[in-house]
Amino acid sequence: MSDVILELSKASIYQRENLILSEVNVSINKGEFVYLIGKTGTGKSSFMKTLYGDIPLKDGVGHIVDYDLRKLKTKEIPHLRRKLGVVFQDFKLLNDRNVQENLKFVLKATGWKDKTKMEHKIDEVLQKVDMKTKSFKYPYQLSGGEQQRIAIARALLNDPELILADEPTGNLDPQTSIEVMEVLQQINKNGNTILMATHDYALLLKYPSKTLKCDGQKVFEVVQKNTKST
Ligand SMILES: Nc1ncnc2c1ncn2[C@@H]1O[C@H](COP(=O)(O)OP(=O)(O)OP(=O)(O)O)[C@@H](O)[C@H]1O
Repeated sequence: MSDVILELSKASIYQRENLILSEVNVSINKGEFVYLIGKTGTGKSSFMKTLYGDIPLKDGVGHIVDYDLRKLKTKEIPHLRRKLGVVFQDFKLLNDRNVQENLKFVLKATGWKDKTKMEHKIDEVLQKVDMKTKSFKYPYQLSGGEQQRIAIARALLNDPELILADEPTGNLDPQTSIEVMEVLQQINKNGNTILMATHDYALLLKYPSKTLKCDGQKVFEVVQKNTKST
């Protein structure tokens, strides 16, 4: 099989009956780190939602981690999401349980049963985001950056083939954004493929990578002119 993890061809993306993006041709290969940028309201979130099955793909061709988005059935969506790690701007951690229990909750919901294996996996993902010492903290006892690192750890639990991060630094201050970005960069270096929607241009300049832009109902690749300044 090829190394293509995501491929959209002549795809149209709608919010209900409203056309948001058309003639979308995008391809992402295993191991890439890809930004999705664009002004507010240009369709970044709609694009992401189409990829994780929240919005159906009605026009064009779309394949993501072995799933055909045109043929995706409602009952297949949880299976698709197990192959994707989704990270949101607002973390979406459960406040009534600690970090360990947040992660265990996801493992159990995705079919894990063996207690030792679950503990081992939780240790492994917390190690990856450098949060092993905080596993007994409740989300409200953590800073925004720490909560986002836990959300990234949660996204890694089922060894996703693609991580979709929708404005993961949107609620964070510039310094904390860089810390979270360092974690994402590290994960990418270790082999994870990442698509990250952002409008934080400072991050793009500091960590240049392939960049797709939503503008005028289209998605196109932009070439970054700036080189790394530090
Ligand atoms: N649930 C919805 N129903 C109908 N239209 C929607 C819905 N959600 C978003 N839209 C519209 O779709 C368009 C694209 O929105 P989207 O949230 O994808 O943009 P975005 O680039 O992610 O913006 P932001 O950076 O502000 O998150 C906007 O015009 C928005 O008003």
